[in-house]
Amino acid sequence: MIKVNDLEIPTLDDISFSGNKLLVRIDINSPVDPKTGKLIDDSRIKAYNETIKELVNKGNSLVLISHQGRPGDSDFISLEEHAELLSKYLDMNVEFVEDVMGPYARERIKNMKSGEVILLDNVRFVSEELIEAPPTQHAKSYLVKRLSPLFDGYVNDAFATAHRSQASIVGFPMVLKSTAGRVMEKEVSALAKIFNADEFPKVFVLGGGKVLDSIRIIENLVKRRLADRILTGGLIAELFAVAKGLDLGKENMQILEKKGLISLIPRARKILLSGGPIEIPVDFKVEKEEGKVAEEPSNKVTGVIKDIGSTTVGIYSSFIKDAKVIVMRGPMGVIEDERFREGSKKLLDSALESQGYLIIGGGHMISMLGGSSEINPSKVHVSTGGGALLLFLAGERLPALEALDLSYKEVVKKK
Ligand SMILES: Nc1ncnc2c1ncn2[C@@H]1O[C@H](COP(=O)(O)OP(=O)(O)OP(=O)(O)O)[C@@H](O)[C@H]1O
Ligand SMILES: O=C(O)[C@H](O)COP(=O)(O)O
Repeated sequence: MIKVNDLEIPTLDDISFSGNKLLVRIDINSPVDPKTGKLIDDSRIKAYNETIKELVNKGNSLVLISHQGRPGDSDFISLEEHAELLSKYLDMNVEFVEDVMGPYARERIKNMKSGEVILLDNVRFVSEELIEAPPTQHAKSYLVKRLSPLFDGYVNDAFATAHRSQASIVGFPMVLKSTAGRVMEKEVSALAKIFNADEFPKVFVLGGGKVLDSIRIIENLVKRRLADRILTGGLIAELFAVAKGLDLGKENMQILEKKGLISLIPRARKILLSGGPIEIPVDFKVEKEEGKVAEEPSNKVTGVIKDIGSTTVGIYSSFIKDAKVIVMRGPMGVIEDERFREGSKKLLDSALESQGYLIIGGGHMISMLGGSSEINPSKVHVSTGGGALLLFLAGERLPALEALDLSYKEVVKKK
């Protein structure tokens, strides 16, 4: 059993599935090249080998289910390429089923033979999946009602989606015998051990584009006084810069507005006023007319912000080098463009060189590790999680873990 605070979560050692048909929730949501629509990192796809092989070796047949991106975004794509990569890394056939809960998927699941593995299409193609609701409500969703009668059990290995109260995460545990998979088990146990409250300074390097999530994370970190410094990059840095009163120019303000981030300025301001240890870049790397790249001080920005500037890299690196624990999630800039990778790359190098323990998460930052074999596992934890990782470290209760705990009490023990 995994014990987190008052929760008790069964693992594959507590509920042994063999010869069963299982629904396995994984998170293979990966960064996508917006130009080609192809995946640019496969670390999350490789992560589930142990869980899948263990379950297949016990004669189970597996239906893998995952999301990819969010509707409206360029990474909201089908899982066909993911299935090819799963087949390659598992060295077994993972059949892609271009359906989630329709008659074709249900018929294929009914006819599965022992040891077979299939991957359903992007679960967020089903609109219900996008609703954040309690487990009891999701247990009544069409997704759960249509799929659950076809299975003997449910395994949740999607640590990276553990912070979402969505149907494929919290609905199935209410009606099926459920456990955590090996990835979930390892992440939760390792992180609970690594993140020692007595070790400081703790430096968080937070960038990327999921600003609403990051604000929530930062509020938690500040409230619980868990971070000695929070070094901001990406769109989060822009939001805090504006909240501090810096004029980032018309174009950057339009970008923030288009992304619906202006309404978050008061929350960012409140964090700053409450004494949150937020560091804001002193300079940015920007793109100007005709694709010209320049560095500009934060109080004199004229171009479109695409990365942190070199003075900021120097300052942030010195904080990182002195840290005992470094947590990194989300890139400092638009790393899909080679010209704007430098900020993230240099901070990552400083973290790897530092004496501190590095916890790194989020698809984009992990892709910067490039599958490096030189990573010392006693000094670095590469998490499959992004937002889930940060919220777990910030002490928030994760719906996926709560649902597995509840399932054990209500579905397993009462039977
Ligand atoms: N200044 C910026 N302006 C616009 N986009 C930015 C900027 N800086 C970073 N980004 C974008 O942020 C995206 C990555 O952010 P995201 O929050 O998804 O991080 P992540 O590490 O992939 O986390 P997760 O795996 O949890 O989704 C990249 O596509 C990158 O181009
Ligand atoms: O990348 C992540 O953080 C997870 O896959 C969850 O994705 P989401 O933020 O779109 O819910």
